[in-house]
Amino acid sequence: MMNPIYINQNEILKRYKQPDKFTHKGIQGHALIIGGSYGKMGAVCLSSKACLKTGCGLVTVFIPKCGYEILQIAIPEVMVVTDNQEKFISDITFDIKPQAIGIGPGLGLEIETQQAVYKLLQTNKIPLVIDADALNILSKNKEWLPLLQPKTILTPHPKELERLIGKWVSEEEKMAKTSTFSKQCNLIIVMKGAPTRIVDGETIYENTTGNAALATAGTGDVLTGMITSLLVQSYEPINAAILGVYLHGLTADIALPETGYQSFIASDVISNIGKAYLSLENKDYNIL
Ligand SMILES: NC(=O)C1=CN([C@@H]2O[C@H](COP(=O)(O)OP(=O)(O)OC[C@H]3O[C@@H](n4cnc5c(N)ncnc54)[C@H](O)[C@@H]3O)[C@@H](O)[C@H]2O)[C@@H](O)CC1
Ligand SMILES: Nc1ncnc2c1ncn2[C@@H]1O[C@H](COP(=O)(O)OP(=O)(O)O)[C@@H](O)[C@H]1O
Ligand SMILES: [Mg+2]
Repeated sequence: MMNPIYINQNEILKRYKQPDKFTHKGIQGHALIIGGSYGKMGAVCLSSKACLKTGCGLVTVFIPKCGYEILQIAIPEVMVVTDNQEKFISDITFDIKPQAIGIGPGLGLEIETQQAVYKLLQTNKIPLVIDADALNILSKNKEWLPLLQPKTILTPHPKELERLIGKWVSEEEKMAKTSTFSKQCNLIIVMKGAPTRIVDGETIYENTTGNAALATAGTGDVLTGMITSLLVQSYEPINAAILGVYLHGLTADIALPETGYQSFIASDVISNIGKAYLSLENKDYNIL
């Protein structure tokens, strides 16, 4: 394995951009989060809230009809567009102009949903984060991989990665296979785990924040929203992935003394994004 570049505060401060004093919600960007199915609307709630809390100006979600009231009540700041189907997504159409899309949390694997993803990939030209069931749909349809724009960000956990690239017998083989996959398809792979590694062809970045408190439902859905938010704020895909993963881990390091490992939940990631940002703004405020 090539020596990784460690993502620490130094590396982050090279990439982090403070918001302009005169910015407004139009400039901060508009994100679209696509996902949800009956019983998994929470994944979209978490992802879209995290997206807003990471600093973009506007967030719209595209969800099946059954999620309409859930989303509107859970997060009044988020706008909602619904599919024609009640329980799953069947046709992704919208008339907004987002600067980036995050797709997958809670999406499900219905055949009609798979076709809707195919149609989106055929036409989409804007930066994209692909997670969860959208990754699983790609794994079932690997011939669709060439449709992805260069530097599309994939955020698999180990099982999702295995579905995508096949099994490995060692850590070395896992890294080598992922690097080859990333290079061949020109994709950025966020290999979630402990630690999370980001693979961009032969370059490997290793995150230094985060802890086992993150081993709880929905923290990956939150990460998808955070990275999508950074993309709409004009970060290059690799920097959006790096900064997103770093801030995400930092929330758990900040919260740990109060929550302990066991009681930390995905919503705690969201409520600590502010403190994670503040630790970048003030170099003397060092929580670690
Ligand atoms: N509140 C909600 O609505 C939630 C919805 N979720 C959604 O549920 C759907 C299914 O996602 P899941 O990831 O649960 O299911 P998957 O079937 O994709 O993955 C679960 C499998 O992966 C393995 N795995 C996960 N992390 C691993 C690791 N670090 N090392 C080794 N093995 C690992 C597990 O042991 C399990 O076998 C997705 O659409 C997801 O977005 C989940 O994110 C949980 C919360
Ligand atoms: N032991 C751990 N140490 C550090 N980070 C972890 C640990 N376990 C899980 N995580 C992080 O939590 C997140 C889990 O994502 P994922 O498995 O997609 O969850 P979900 O699908 O429930 O949202 C990833 O960012 C992963 O890196
Ligand atoms: Mg996940």
